Amino acid sequence: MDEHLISTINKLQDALAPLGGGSQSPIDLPQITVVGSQSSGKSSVLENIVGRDFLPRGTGIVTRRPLVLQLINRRPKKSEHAKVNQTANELIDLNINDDDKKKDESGKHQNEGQSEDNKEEWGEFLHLPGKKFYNFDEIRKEIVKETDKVTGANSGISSVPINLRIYSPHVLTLTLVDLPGLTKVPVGDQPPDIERQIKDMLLKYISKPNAIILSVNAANTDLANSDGLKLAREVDPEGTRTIGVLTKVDLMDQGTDVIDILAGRVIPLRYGYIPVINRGQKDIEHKKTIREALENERKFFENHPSYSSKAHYCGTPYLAKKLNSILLHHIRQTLPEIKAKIEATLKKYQNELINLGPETMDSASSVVLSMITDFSNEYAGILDGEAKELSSQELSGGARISYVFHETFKNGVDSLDPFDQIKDSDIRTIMYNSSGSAPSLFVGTEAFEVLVKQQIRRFEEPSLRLVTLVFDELVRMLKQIISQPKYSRYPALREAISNQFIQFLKDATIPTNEFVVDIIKAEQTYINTAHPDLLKGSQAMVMVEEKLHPRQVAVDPKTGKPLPTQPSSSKAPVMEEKSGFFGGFFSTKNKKKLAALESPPPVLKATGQMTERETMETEVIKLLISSYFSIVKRTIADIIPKALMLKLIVKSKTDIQKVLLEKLYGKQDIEELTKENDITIQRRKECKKMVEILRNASQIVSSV
Ligand SMILES: Nc1nc2c(ncn2[C@@H]2O[C@H](COP(=O)(O)OP(=O)(O)OP(=O)(O)O)[C@@H](O)[C@H]2O)c(=O)[nH]1
Repeated sequence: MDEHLISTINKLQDALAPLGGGSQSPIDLPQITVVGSQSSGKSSVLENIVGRDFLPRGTGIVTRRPLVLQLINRRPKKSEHAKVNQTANELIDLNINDDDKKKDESGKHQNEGQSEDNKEEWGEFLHLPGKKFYNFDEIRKEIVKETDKVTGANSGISSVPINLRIYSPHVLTLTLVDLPGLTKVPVGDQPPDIERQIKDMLLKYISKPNAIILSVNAANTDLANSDGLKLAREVDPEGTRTIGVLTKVDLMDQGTDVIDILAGRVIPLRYGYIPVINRGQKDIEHKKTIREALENERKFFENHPSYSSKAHYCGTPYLAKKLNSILLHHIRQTLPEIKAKIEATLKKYQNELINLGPETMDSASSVVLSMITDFSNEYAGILDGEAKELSSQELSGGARISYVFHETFKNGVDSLDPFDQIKDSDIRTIMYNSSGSAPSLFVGTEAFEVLVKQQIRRFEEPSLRLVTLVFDELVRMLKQIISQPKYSRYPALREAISNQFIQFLKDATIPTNEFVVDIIKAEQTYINTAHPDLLKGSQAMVMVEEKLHPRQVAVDPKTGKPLPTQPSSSKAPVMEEKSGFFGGFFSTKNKKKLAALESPPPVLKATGQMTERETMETEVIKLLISSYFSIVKRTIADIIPKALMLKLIVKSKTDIQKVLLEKLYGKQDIEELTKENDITIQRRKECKKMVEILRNASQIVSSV
């Protein structure tokens, strides 16, 4: 059962390996990651655990890609040689039962230099499926080759792992990830930021909550300065998933030991520390076998005064056993979570796949038809305020247009003030001018009309601007619609719809503008002085009179009562002369007597101090202009949006589908239009792969 758990994780590891290893994989599998400074003895520890020499050795950074090392305990079949059988079981015993490890093993184990005949252990690389490596030197060469393949031979590093599986009766089923050693100084043509690069890679692996950190530290250096431990504490400050290994205990100064560290008095870790002894440089040069080394290690701890009492908590076999049990425990704890994660991730990719649409494409014309139909419906929906994803954050579609009409445009129209252009002197000039050569009794009316017409023209600018604003809003809706992922599947078609839509709007804008201009022209052409809301001339005059000569309430000195008001003297002639609406204010207009007939100056203006009558006339005209102007404002604010609805908005809503079909459906280039987006094709491939991998993973975990 236990072995089965680890093998499940191993299978998952392989199944998920195409996802690019530890860091990118969406599923965080429990694994033991090995960190430590350069030359702290990581490779030695791993080789001792495996019981074989198979890791590249050399100077500088040897481990330059993560090595996912899956150790699989494989009991030899009964048919295999009896002697092999015996040896195999012995080493397992050595690993599993500390008590039995003192058995005499001399001459029985012949791992090193093993010939191809001895088929009880072999390695397999995930990148070379089916190929069994019986010769461990070949494994080493393959690791070097595969490392160089990805990183180049120039000592660069890469976080893409190499997956190696070792089947052996001499190992406990266990998965370890060997990571590059922490280094300080770049050598050779290593990038100058190699320290940071390595650190980043290690962090990617060890920061995952399911990573168990195997922190390798040389016992003959100060633990407090251990880079590996420092890094581990960055991601696991409580030390709950870090296990310490102390190497080179044999190299410690006479009289010193690691007892304080083991007792948790230096830097405590929940899983504690395990001291080990690997082969030194000399041992390797003298081709000391691992077997011999393990034997030496055992003897060292058993005979050392500091360790003899706890010798069975020391050394490589104990380390392997402990790692095995930590891993098992961890897997048992995390498996339900992993299962859930796999299912959730699988679902996510399955959904994305559905959204990308099926691979087998419908006929080109049905793709075009359905996209045009969708587009037209969505466009109408947005205009009508039925957009599915109604946002509470901002106005959209029809609501925005409504805002442009009733806020932007209305305010623009309201802000027009005729009197920022009309000066009193201009009114007077126009009054003179509009009387023409023959002074008229009714000049007032004409001056009013001339001025109002001039001012009405000013509505053209904001009205045409409104057309542009609405055009922009409609284009904005277009963008909103076609930015949905489903439109990106056929980029050419999307582009064509977008272009045709914009062209359609541009075409529609021309008659819209004409219509708008005509409306303003109509306003200009006929000034409706009979408009019921327009101030009456008489009312205007009374108001002006009031303004110019506020009534004074006279008091009878005898009675103390207010006297009946008398019409002021200046008002009299106006009232008298007034007959019609504007009744001849100008009948007594001052005419300059020109004694000598000089040519008039090129520019003639009505000059001089205005007479009281002129002032009054000017004020009356201003009042009337103001009154009429506000009528026009109301009309324009009301009618121009209606014109736009008719000519542009509703028209686009009703016509767009027909136009798009005419332009795009059943044309020769329809095949071109419905070419699928490369990104969609690519993404679909990725999603399919993910779904396949995760389905596989899901099947693997479902058996547990
Ligand atoms: N005496 C002694 N030497 C050791 C021990 N562990 C490792 N060494 C030696 O220390 C050196 C470095 O050991 P490695 O196992 O290569 O260290 P590493 O951490 O894998 O090194 P890099 O992969 O380069 O980071 C080698 O020469 C080993 O022989 C030990 O416990 N005792």
